[in-house]
Order: sequence, then structure tokens, then C-alpha cells
Amino acid sequence: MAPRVLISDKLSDAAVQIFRDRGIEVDFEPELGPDKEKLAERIGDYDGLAIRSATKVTEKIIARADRLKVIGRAGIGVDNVDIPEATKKGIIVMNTPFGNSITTAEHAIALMFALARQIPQADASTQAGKWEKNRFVGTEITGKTLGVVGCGNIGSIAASRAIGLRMKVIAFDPFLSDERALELGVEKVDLDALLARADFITLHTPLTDKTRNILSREALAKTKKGVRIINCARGGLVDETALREALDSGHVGGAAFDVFVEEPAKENVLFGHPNVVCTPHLGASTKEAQENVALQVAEQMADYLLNGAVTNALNMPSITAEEAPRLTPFVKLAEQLGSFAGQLTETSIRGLRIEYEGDVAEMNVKPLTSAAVTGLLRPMLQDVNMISAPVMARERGIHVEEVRREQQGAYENYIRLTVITERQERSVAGTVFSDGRPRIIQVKGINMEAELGPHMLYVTNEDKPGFIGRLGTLLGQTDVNIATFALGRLERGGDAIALIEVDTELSEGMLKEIEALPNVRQVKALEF
Ligand SMILES: NC(=O)c1ccc[n+]([C@@H]2O[C@H](COP(=O)([O-])OP(=O)(O)OC[C@H]3O[C@@H](n4cnc5c(N)ncnc54)[C@H](O)[C@@H]3O)[C@@H](O)[C@H]2O)c1
Ligand SMILES: O=C(O)CC[C@@H](O)C(=O)O
Repeated sequence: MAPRVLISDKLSDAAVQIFRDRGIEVDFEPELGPDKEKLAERIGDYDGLAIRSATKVTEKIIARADRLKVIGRAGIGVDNVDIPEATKKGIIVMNTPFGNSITTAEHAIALMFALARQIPQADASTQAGKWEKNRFVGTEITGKTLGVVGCGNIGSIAASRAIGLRMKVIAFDPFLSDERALELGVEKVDLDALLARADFITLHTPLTDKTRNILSREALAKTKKGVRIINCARGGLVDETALREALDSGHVGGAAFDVFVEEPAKENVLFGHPNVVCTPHLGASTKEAQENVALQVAEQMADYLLNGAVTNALNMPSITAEEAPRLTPFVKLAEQLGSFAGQLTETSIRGLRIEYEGDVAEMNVKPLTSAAVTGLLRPMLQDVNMISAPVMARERGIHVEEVRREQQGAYENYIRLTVITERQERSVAGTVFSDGRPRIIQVKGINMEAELGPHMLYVTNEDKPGFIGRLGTLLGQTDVNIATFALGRLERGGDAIALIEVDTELSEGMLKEIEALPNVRQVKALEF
């Protein structure tokens, strides 16, 4: 069945075409985004949801999204998506981090000019027939200092445009390296220095607990008199009430806002001030940016739904379209190893070590680790998948360690998974042969070679003559057909393991009978 996608926001038509061209059924219903009730009723029918900012993907919506595999945000900010809930439910959340950056940086520069030359006010006055030449004396931006708060994708484009306009650019961003600052031609400063020196301040950070009210009342008091402030990032970065007071007192010379604490902003404390310019969250609204983000989000979502390639996900490591087929057998092996260990573990798990050796160590192992954790947790938690597993492991205090090594032994690729419990460490290892099929090659240090089927019988015993015959007879007598039989032992007469694929599920009674055979230590039915 072809995957189904709902577009619940005003995306460019280009997205619809991409989905159709890729064989995905698509419903384009932008009116559903703002209608929470209707969206909740319909979301259960879709594998993918493509949005901009009008759709709020809340816990309630996610709870009803039983088929949903991916949420694609045509844009950058994902503050309208409950990512922790999506993650728990195994839904990938992806965005398009670069498609609208230039457009948004250009909007910031446009707003800076609008403030410097009071263009909106002068336009209104002129069209009202007032011709107020003396009222609108502006300020030149050449030689002025622009303070960029948040120098990531958009902040750095805004900085480079400002440098082109002969401004001096200073930036506050705790994650901006000295090398990058040098490359951009900006001076890295702390926030207080930026506040004290900037003639214009432009904000380009996400809204987080650290950045909320980054321009607080106290911060505004530290700014240079007459400073002009531009916010094209997110409402809530500036204390709007304190800013209004600073505008009223004349300390702040102007403010241009595209984003507001409450959106849509039908009322706002900044509205009506003569030195305030507002736009209705238009930062990303150019034809070019909207085509970019729509095309990109549709391609990314289609890649994931059709091929398992993951790009720009916020809750899952990336997997390129080229990598996806190569990783597939290793994902399967990692999940089987995790599941094998999970089904044999009865006490609480403290940690998991995953060792990658040979060719596989050179690959993108993050998805493999997620798959191993998924397999490990599945016997305990039903609803776990590669997206939710790392978070669930963390919540349960399971420390996951990844080790990569060059090839050590005979196998070109080798994955060993060790589960650490309060009582012991238990390892299981596997490989993928050139036929692309995963094999178990070592259990608790005992070498063997087994392919896992849906129903497996795991028996540990003392290596004594007659055991295999007795086990085979018992299975035969109860009409259990053996598909494959793999054996291994530590040494002659020592610990031995049998891993047997059977064609039917094994009953509790059957397992008890096997347990009663001489020299048997442990018996388990494993399902894959
Ligand atoms: N108005 C619009 O329509 C529009 C369009 C696109 C993006 N945006 C918003 O613009 C913002 C920036 O987008 P981006 O693509 O540049 O993001 P980005 O992740 O590339 O850059 C954000 C920068 O903020 C920095 N940062 C984080 N915490 C900080 C802190 N406490 N102090 C200072 N800097 C901090 C980060 O280090 C990073 O460099 C986002 O909030 C995004 O949602 C708005
Ligand atoms: O979709 C939009 O118009 C706004 C997008 C913008 O806020 C973003 O974060 O990308």
C-alpha cells in the first residue's frame, strides 16, 4: 500500500507534485492545520504529516497518530511540534534547516533599513498627503555597529550582508568558535559588551529556556541609548512589555518585530508606537524560500517513507539514501543481537556496550546502536522503535557505550553486544556475510554460526554424549519440526549451547520437558 501524507498547512504546490511523482498519496488540506479537533480526527489515516507553523502537533494529536511515521516541517523552527511525545511514539520529526535562511536574513536587513529610515511611517505619511520631509530624518548604517545575538545559519548570513553594507558586526553566541568568527569577519563578544556597543541588535537564536527574554528589562537597560532592535527569530526572546517602556522613554530608538509572544498577534503591547515596525511572521515568506522548503521537506519525507533514508531529523541520526540499503542488513543484525540479549536478560539492565569491528566500524553506526537498543528493550516495552529507544534507555538509566575497532579476527565485519546487569555481563556477537544475511557467531564467548528464524529454541547444557539425540527425539515425538540446528561449546565436556530454529511456537510444557533432559542448564524460547 502506498504511504499517505497529509499537508495541513499552506505549503507550496511543489510539495504535492513531489509526493505524487514519488508514488505517495497526498491530501493537501491547509485548513486542517489550525483546526485541532478535525486534525485529531483525521491524523490516524496518515503515514506522514507535512506542516509549516499553523499546525500545532500537540501530545493530543500525536496520541491519535497511530500510523504516523514522520512529521516534516517546511521551515526551521519546530516549536509547534511536541518532539518528546513524537519521539516516544517513534515518529521522526524533520525540518529544512537551510531552505529559508537567506530569505529570513534578508528580512532582518530589510527591517533594519525600515528602522533606520522609518520607511513604513514615511510611506503612510506620504500617501496620506502630508509630505513631512523634516519629520523623517533617518540614520546612516554605514560605520554603525550591528550586534548579532545567535550567529548560526541566519545570523551569519545577516552578519555577512551587514559587513557588505560596511557595518561593524559583533556577535554573541556561546557556540560560535573563534575560527568561524574570523571566517565571518565578526568580532565575538559577550552579551553585556554587545548590549553596550551595538547601534542595532538583531536576534537569531531559537527560543529555549536559556534564550527566553534574553533581552530582558535588565538587558535592555544595558543597551546604548537610541539602539534599534530587530527580532525575526522567535517571539519571547525580548520582554515585550519592558521594550515598550524603553521605547516610550526614548531609551530604545526603534524596534522591528516579525515574531511575537502570542501569534497570530492581533493585539500586542508594541502596536501603535511610532517607532515600531511589525510584520506578520513573514521572515520566510518569499516565493523562493517557500519553494525551497516545500521541495526539500517533500523529498526528505518521501525518502524516509519509501527508502528509510533520514535527513535533517531532530530525533534520529541521519541515514543517506546511499547508506540506507547498505545499512539495512546491519540494522537487522543489531536489532537481532539486542533482541537476543533482551530475551535472555531477566534482571534490570545497567548498561549496554556495542562493539563494531572491521567494515561496519567505518559505517554510520548511530542507527545500528538505536536498532540494538530497540531489540534489547522490545521484550520489556512493546511500543519501542529506533526513534524512541535511545530516549527510553536513557530514562531507564541504561548507559549505552559504542566502541569502534579495526578488523581483529577472521570476520570482515563483526558486532558484539554486551549487556551489563547487576549480576553479570552477557555478550552475543554476529556478522553479515556477503549474502547480506545476518548470522549469530558467538554467544557468551562460545563460537557457533546460526541464522535466526521467527521461533528459536535456546538451550545451554553440559557437553555430554547423547544430548542431541535425546533433544531431537523429544522434539520429533511432539511433532516439532527442526528447521536449523547450530551447536557450540567452550571445550570438550564444558559449557555448550544449542540454537535451534523450529517451525512452530514452543509451549511452556514442551520447554519444561526439555529442561528435564539430563545435563540441560537453561532453556528459553526466543521469538524474532
Ligand atoms: N521569522 C521567520 O519566519 C523565521 C524563519 C526562519 C527561521 N526563524 C527562526 O530563526 C531562528 C534562527 O534560525 P537559524 O536557522 O539561524 O538557527 P541556527 O540553529 O542555525 O542558529 C541559532 C544560533 O543560536 C545560537 N544560540 C543558541 N543558544 C544561544 C544563546 N543562549 N545565546 C546566544 N546564541 C545562542 C546557536 O549557537 C546557533 O548558532 C530560529 O528560532 C528559527 O526558528 C524564523
Ligand atoms: O513557515 C513560516 O512561514 C515560518 C517559518 C519560520 O518561522 C521557521 O522557523 O522556519
